[in-house]
Amino acid sequence: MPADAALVQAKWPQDECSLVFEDVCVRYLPHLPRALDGFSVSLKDREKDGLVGRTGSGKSTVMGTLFRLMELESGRILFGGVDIAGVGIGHLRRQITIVPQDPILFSGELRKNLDPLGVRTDAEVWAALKGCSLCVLVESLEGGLSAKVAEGGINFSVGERSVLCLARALLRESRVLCLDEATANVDPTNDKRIQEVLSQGLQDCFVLTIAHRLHTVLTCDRILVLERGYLAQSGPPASLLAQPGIFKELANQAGIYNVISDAPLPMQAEGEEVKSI
Ligand SMILES: Nc1ncnc2c1ncn2[C@@H]1O[C@H](COP(=O)(O)OP(=O)(O)OP(=O)(O)O)[C@@H](O)[C@H]1O
Repeated sequence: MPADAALVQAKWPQDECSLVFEDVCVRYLPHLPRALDGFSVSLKDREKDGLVGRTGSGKSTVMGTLFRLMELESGRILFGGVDIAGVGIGHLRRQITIVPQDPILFSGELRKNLDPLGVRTDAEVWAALKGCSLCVLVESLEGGLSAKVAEGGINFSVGERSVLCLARALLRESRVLCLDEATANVDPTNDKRIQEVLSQGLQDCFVLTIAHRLHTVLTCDRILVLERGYLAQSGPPASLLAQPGIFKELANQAGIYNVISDAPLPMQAEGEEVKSI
């Protein structure tokens, strides 16, 4: 088992690294069927992937295993060549940021939410906010960066909380960002901010997006389609759309028939109902 000190010394994870799920099996309780059943995939450095699949197919469990929220029944996850089962939880989680569907901010100052360890300069914090198109919002708050965040962050909308968590990810320089896309309540302005950060602001990390609306992952490098806990399909969005399979079915249900790379992505318009998959 690698000692964390040795990993720090080896500068794990290195600049160029891969993320490999090797035949991962997970069972929440002994009498339940496996939530992941031989899930295998190898991601290249900084790959941006969309995780799609029907409800219960195992998408959230994949993210949970990466964060070591549950034990594997069998299999391995190798990050930068190291089995994450042997990495200290704190050390591992410093490399990974998860933005859940309903992200929570903690009460206190906004700045502390963005930079909990207080290791960044104000200029760096503002740069991250700029990267997320949040400067105007934060400037408009009483106290600016020192603005008060209420318990759970309820004085910010779900969309604003998601984008603030993305700004936190930029400041942490996480190597892996897992985003569980909110299915509802994200207004068009914040939806656009999220899509812009995902496509432009996170060049240096792996991004795994659980997509509940397919249009948000049409620009990903690769789509990973889960079915009953295993990888049923994987490939660039356009090629998956061009072949029969689960992704094409889900896309057609969502009214998507092809990927036109030079056309703007269909964004959610004010008041428009979003087709969820
Ligand atoms: N805490 C839990 N205890 C028991 N079973 C669970 C638990 N969480 C998930 N499961 C089961 O594991 C399987 C995979 O669930 P998971 O939440 O990973 O799927 P998902 O693709 O993320 O679904 P959704 O799109 O509905 O969020 C499902 O059969 C689900 O019922």
